[in-house]
Amino acid sequence: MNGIIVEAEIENIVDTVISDFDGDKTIDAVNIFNKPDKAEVTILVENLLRIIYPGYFRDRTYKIYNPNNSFAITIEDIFYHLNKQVTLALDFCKRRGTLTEESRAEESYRICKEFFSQIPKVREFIETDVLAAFDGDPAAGCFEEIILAYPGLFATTVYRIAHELYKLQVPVLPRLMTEYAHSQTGIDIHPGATIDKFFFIDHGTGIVIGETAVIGKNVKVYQGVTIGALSTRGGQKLSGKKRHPTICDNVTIYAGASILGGDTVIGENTVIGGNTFITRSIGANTVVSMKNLEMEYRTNNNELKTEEVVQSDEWYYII
Ligand SMILES: CC(=O)OC[C@H](N)C(=O)O
Repeated sequence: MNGIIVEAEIENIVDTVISDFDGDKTIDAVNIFNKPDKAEVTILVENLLRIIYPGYFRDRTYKIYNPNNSFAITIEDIFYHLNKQVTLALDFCKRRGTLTEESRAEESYRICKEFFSQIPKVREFIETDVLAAFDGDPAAGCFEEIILAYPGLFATTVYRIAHELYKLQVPVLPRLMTEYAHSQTGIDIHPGATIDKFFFIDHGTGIVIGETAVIGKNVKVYQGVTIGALSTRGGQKLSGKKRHPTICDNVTIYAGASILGGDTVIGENTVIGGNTFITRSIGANTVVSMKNLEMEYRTNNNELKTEEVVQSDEWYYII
């Protein structure tokens, strides 16, 4: 044996693997061409960046003497591929059983036209996100640095694009988009979240913002923040219910804070300190830190206590 496959055995090996592809399992799809294509969606996102930030992300078709022609080519290309992917997504997703008599192709075309009509609004929001980053971060030397380099702005931009498709009830594609951004940045913003203008993520990494989160204007979030659900044991029964917090205008959330629960509201102008664990509403104009936050917790003797959280050698967890 020299490490090379024995010809006579390869047939058996292939048969063993392929005979298991019986189509009964959820993970068996076999036909690659009847569902959205993850790689195509990644290309779509990169091309969409070129029209969201014209002149910032060059592609091979861009010609400085005729930029409008370059943009026209890019837009047509995006429309063609988006239309294809939306059609596949409508066809494929079992949860969307409520299409009208309109064919899926017509529905997809309508969705794509509607999506493109929202691009100026998306750009209006993203313009405010860039300003918020510049105002919020003295380390930012110029707007160009933010647009080209900041992972928070990249993830927010992809979220804002995906959110439009989510609102148009396109299955799967919005998640493929935001999960592409997640894979690039470690920032996981669900396309269903509602985020108002002037949103800024500084030092973005390890951030989670859940599907039903609502975030007001001028909110600033640092690394490691979770705006999440309290309990997901209910699984699909909780689908469509508000599971994630509401963050009002002008809130700052420092590194490592976890804010959880669909009824949790953080009032306007409030500051949430680092490494806090918040499962109830906090009023407006409040500063919450590990020094002054009252929490319920169980000791390792299973005793329920409610007291200020201070540094302690005793381990605890919040119920
Ligand atoms: C962000 C978060 O806590 O998500 C938990 C779960 N994926 C849900 O959406 O409920």
